Amino acid sequence: MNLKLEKSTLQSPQAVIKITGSKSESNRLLLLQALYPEIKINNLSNSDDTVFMKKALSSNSNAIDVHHAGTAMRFLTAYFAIQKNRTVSITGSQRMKERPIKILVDALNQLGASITYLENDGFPPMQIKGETLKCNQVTIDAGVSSQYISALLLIGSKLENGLNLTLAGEMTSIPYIKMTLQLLNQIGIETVFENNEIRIKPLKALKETELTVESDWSSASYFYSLMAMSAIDTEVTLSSYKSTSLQGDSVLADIYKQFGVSTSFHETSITLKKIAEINSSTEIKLNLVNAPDIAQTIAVTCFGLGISCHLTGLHTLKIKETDRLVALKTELEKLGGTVIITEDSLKLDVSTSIKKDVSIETYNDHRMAMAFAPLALKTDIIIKDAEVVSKSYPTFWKDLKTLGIKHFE
Ligand SMILES: O=C(O)C1=C[C@@H](OP(=O)(O)O)[C@@H](O)[C@H](O)C1
Ligand SMILES: C=C(OP(=O)(O)O)C(=O)O
Repeated sequence: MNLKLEKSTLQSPQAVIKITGSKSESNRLLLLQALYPEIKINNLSNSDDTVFMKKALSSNSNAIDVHHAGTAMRFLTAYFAIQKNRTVSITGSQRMKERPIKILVDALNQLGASITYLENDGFPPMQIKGETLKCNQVTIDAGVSSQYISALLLIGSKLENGLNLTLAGEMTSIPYIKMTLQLLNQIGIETVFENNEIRIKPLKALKETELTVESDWSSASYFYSLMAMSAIDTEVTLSSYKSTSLQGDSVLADIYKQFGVSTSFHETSITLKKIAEINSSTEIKLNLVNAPDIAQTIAVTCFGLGISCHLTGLHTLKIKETDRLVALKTELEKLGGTVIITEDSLKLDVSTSIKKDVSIETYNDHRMAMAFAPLALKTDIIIKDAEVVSKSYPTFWKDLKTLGIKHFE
């Protein structure tokens, strides 16, 4: 489905936009719930990634398919590694078969797991024969994806002697590791994170525990972008959010101050409001090593506002749903932007106009579709394969309509 978005002006809606639960928190809690059935979860994400995670955990099949869901692939690899008396094969979409997993598989096998590759070494699909992991100490490269580390941490308390993890090299996406540790703590698992060492204490069972997933901050980023490109006093309220988030992408509230967008925190919601115009000579400089998922949003916001930006810390973007650096450069340049990318950075020049009626390719990447959508405040634009948004935010297009963005197929 290709969607044509008509140049629109945002209306400040009376209704609160309710955004689905964080897919990162949801997929961690689902895995923990499979290990500790005493856990009850509220406000679970309705994203495809969470649906596939849930389906995989409740299935008795020996063939698991997680489609595009990176967290599901990584977390389930660790989960099935400790399911004794069960052997499964795990696969995903064509792109998932290109997303590396060797660092995690090596670490698990060193702990005593039995995981082999079914096609290409270092990549899904794999066959996983469940084992009792006898070792409890392993060193892992922390610079490629924090999901490998979270996967190990999530099963750590179920190993006989817990888990001692040494993180080697420069760490990436640290807030996601901290999110995992905080969720473990919330259900009563003891953890220590000191320098580059993480220790997880073993725990057999828990007391009944109920947890509520906060709504997804990465999804909120598209509303920040919309506000940044709107007239002064435009506002929108999103729920359910809190000021003390486990999600690193809540840094949006700080980052978007530079774009003249304020955030007020209420009991369970946030109001974003455009309060100041941005100076056209501003250059936005950000290192996003701790918040890679909002890089596309920020690059497109800058393009829409006609300001330059230099975003660094982006090396993980190349192994996500698509090579996001190449995708951003290609699509922004179709619209008239000038972009230079390296292996880990993106530089956007000031641009004075935006081309009309350009078709944006989304490359099976939900964030390409959602990041470019706010440009409908500036011009008519077509988003190809717009249904990709369901990976993290199935009601995205409906919610945009509520704000007055007109679109049709
Ligand atoms: O643990 C998580 O929930 C995630 C970690 C990040 O991945 P990397 O650690 O691979 O950067 C992020 O990009 C992804 O969307 C979700
Ligand atoms: C990178 C992402 O997801 P994953 O790695 O879990 O597929 C994302 O949602 O932006």
